[in-house]
Amino acid sequence: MQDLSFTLTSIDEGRSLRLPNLRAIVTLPDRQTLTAPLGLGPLLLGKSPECDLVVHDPKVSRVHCEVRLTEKGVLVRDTDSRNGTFIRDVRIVEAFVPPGVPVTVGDSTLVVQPSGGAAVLPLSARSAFGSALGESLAMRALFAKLERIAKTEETILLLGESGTGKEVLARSIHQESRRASGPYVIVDCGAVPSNTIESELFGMVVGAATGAVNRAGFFEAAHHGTIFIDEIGELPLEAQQKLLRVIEARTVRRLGSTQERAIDVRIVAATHRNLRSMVAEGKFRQDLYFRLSVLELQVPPLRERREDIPLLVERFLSSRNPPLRASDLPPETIPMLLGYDWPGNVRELRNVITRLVLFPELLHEILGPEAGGAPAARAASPPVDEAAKVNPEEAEEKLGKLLELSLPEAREAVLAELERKYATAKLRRYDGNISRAAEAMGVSRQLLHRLLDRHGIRAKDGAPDHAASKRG
Ligand SMILES: Nc1ncnc2c1ncn2[C@@H]1O[C@H](COP(=O)(O)OP(=O)(O)OP(=O)(O)O)[C@@H](O)[C@H]1O
Repeated sequence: MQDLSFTLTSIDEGRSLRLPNLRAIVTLPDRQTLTAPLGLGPLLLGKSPECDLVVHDPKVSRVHCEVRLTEKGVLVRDTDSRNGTFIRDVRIVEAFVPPGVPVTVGDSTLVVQPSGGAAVLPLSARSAFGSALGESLAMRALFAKLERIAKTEETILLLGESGTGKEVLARSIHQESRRASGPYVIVDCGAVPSNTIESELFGMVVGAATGAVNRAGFFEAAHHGTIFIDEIGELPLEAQQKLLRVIEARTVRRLGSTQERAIDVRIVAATHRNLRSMVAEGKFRQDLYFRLSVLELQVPPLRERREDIPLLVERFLSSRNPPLRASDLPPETIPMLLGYDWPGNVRELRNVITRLVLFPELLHEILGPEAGGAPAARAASPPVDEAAKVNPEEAEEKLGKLLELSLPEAREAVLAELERKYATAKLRRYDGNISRAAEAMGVSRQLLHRLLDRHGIRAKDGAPDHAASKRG
């Protein structure tokens, strides 16, 4: 019999979710302790300020491990830490950890303890909210919240990794709201240059006397409807201040004008960034964050809700022309999709399905161990005989300067080089068009922009980036 105080359980004939009260407690080398509640989302432990448990221990990696409550118990997963995660001297990749059993990270110890009682959360009876699909407990808990708040006028903040479906959810919130027949306007702060974002959002008046330019911004365009502010973490500080004023006063003033115009707009914002740590670093205004985070919803990454994969695959296949079924793909497809880690989330899944429909023979190339995504495959080391076949001299020659680096440094250097070459080649293939290249890469435009910045790559001069902002 499973210990209910340590699992996520669906009760009430699937209409509710029982969430036990659990605390993750870390004891640092100097005996100080850190505590964080373990809820529906995972807790990250590491040295980085982005972690939920920020552990100042030199032997702990920036993001060392992840603790997550599942239907089977509390799962601790090492996130490729340098010094490993151990339970009783056994190094683990991931393990279900019973209550009170210590997990060693560096010179610190983590335990998860029940603190009595449980919360009961409603679960949606549906496996879709608008056009967003999901039948996992995590998504049905999210849908249940959205069903309640979509009809209100509240501002909503959607958090989650790139490709998890924040935009689909924002659009669905609009469709399920009383504003459905009004406009739905999308502003992508990551794609609009920072020097024009304010005039794009609030409008502008230049040469008011001659009436040379007098243009409404996205807020006015969304009057009686919904504005979706995507990648809000990219909004410059000054624009953040003006946005806060708009949210509170419900009026906008076009740049260069003194006239206040009343607006009736529902705001949904989203970001893949950790706004809390951006606030701590002074990169995001605390007052704006507090105003937005009243209804803060976390969209879980696909790897935490693999149960949704078959449903999503059926949706992507059935919307093709002609419609297809999962049975039209090689039989090992679904098991392989379930084993993959999905760093690009649902967007990557959709792109992989498109490629598999065209080239089913590439299944193993796309999702196999070389793809680096399947945890099961990654954990399995090559048979000793095979490893021994490598000619050591040849290997040394190929490695060259990399051999002078530590393994983590060498790994990072190789990956950076791969990223650079891959992004350059993809951009070339799509004539420098960021939107199309990002789509083909299975990443967002913003991610591709950041990648290009990081490697100092320039998209081909003159090639338009069509999707800087859009009105939908
Ligand atoms: N729950 C879902 N059901 C159906 N399709 C989904 C779902 N989630 C994501 N998708 C599909 O995956 C793709 C990426 O989703 P979306 O653009 O909403 O992600 P995002 O979180 O907004 O990404 P980014 O942060 O990069 O903007 C879209 O094609 C979308 O239709």
